[in-house]
Amino acid sequence: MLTNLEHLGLAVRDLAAATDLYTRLLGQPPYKTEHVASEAVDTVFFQVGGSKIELLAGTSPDSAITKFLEKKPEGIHHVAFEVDDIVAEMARLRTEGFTLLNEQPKRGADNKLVCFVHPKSAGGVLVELCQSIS
Ligand SMILES: CC[C@H](C(=O)O)C(=O)SCCNC(=O)CCNC(=O)[C@H](O)C(C)(C)COP(=O)(O)OP(=O)(O)OC[C@H]1O[C@@H](n2cnc3c(N)ncnc32)[C@H](O)[C@@H]1OP(=O)(O)O
Ligand SMILES: [Co+2]
Repeated sequence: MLTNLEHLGLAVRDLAAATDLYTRLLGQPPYKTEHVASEAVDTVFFQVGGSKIELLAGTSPDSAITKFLEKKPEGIHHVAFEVDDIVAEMARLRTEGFTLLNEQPKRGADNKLVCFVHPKSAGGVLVELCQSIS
């Protein structure tokens, strides 16, 4: 069961400039910055009601964000949904014919287990599932 729009992931080239822009736009500072080595990204999180904005900058040439920004402009990179049981949701999505980008959930940012659905199987949108690590 997908229970909430957990965050919108925005790919940015200059994390400091984007953090300043979103601090002014949202009228509040971020609640967290976090480096996710497994994804070679630096992230900055803002809480907006029940959802979040996640700013992402690549920290290496092989980062998914770096590669994304080689071909596409800054902006929306992915949409993330909160799930109660990520393993069950991954199995459900496989039976529904979606292409998952990882066999098992992996450690993401903001104390979550995550997986990704290939955008080519999700109407052109990169989808992330997130389950809180209690
Ligand atoms: C986990 C930490 C944090 C969190 O919240 O916890 C994150 O969110 S980390 C976010 C960064 N990590 C990822 O995105 C991991 C999953 N992504 C991938 O595995 C790749 O980026 C992938 C497979 C989506 C694309 O790989 P690659 O760029 O090497 O392939 P192509 O450039 O050939 O793209 C194939 C096809 O997909 C389209 N595409 C690529 N990225 C996106 C996107 N973000 N949204 C929509 N569409 C996307 C691309 O345009 C190609 O389409 P085509 O029609 O063939 O041109
Ligand atoms: Co994300």
